[in-house]
Amino acid sequence: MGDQNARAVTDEAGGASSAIPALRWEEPPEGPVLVLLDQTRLPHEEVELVCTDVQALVQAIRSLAVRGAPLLGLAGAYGIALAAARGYDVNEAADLLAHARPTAVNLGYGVRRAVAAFRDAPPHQGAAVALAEARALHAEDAAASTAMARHGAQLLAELVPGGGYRLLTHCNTGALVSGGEGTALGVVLAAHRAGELRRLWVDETRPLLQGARLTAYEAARAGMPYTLLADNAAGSLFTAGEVDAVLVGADRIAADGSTANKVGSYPLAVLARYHHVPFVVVAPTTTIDLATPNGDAIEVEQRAGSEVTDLAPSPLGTQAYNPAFDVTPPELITAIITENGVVSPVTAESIVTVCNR
Ligand SMILES: CSC[C@H]1O[C@H](OP(=O)(O)O)[C@H](O)[C@@H]1O
Repeated sequence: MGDQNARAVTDEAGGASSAIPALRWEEPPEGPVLVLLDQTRLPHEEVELVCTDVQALVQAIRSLAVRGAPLLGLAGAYGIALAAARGYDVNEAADLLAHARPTAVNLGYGVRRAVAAFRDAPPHQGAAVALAEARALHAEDAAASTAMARHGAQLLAELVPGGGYRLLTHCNTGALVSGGEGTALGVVLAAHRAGELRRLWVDETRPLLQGARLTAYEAARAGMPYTLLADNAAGSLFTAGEVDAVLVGADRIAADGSTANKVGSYPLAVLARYHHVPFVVVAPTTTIDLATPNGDAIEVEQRAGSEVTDLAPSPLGTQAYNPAFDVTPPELITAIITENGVVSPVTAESIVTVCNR
């Protein structure tokens, strides 16, 4: 098993820290490490995992200690830098990392970016160049978050005239999934800062409860007016006219605009369409995969049934169906907000255009 050391996160005074990066590179005397905020321990424990090898990082990815498409891209790139710096086989590291989880295209993209940099580096500079590429991707993702928040502010003003937004979100798409302030939750945060967020409805997001644990954690820290709800309660909010727009993230956007996101996103898109509510995806272009033609071609991660059966006291031997994602067809998506601008309507042509801006 990989070498992971866990340590509590405290500031100098020993209190809970303020801004905690989801992932950071450190170079202690004993050698470089990748430090991850263990998202399986949030919200009640702020614990960091110190990864000294790729096996530890792969274990963290598979357990969702580190998660979320853009952040997985950063983890993949830094993982290659870690392998190179510690003298591990980079090709083996690339294979392990790229296959740690199948749906988020960003993971493989980050790995490939760092591997290409490593291979093209001058002799004996591969590790340094791979790290520089990981850091460049990190900065690009942070900039993308800022740009998506800006584009999102403009789109919300058009979609919900008069402000006072009541927004519903699913899973977790804030700073915990990003090199910056996130994707969909980054747009919500910008609305909150502008005094335009009347209510954030937070789907609990079973079975791993990314909404109840992580989005609530981020919303509380930001002082947002948020309310948690059981996933099954979303329909009654639409019926009551309490939702002005739905904002979600993405793990892979196919060439035709079909979007894989946390399971439960597709039913929200159907509800939104039925109730004439905008359904908006927020994702950097690193989540767009032009090599995947449509939603049927997206590999949806199937996770252990125990994540479902352990949640409720199911009878021993109960089998569970536990897809981590589902796919929303482009015709149910009002708009996709990227760092390059807003895609609407969502078509193969508009997808290519936004990638080439
Ligand atoms: C915008 S990335 C966040 C994205 O990733 C989540 O999946 P997971 O928690 O399994 O990594 C979910 O699909 C979010 O929308």
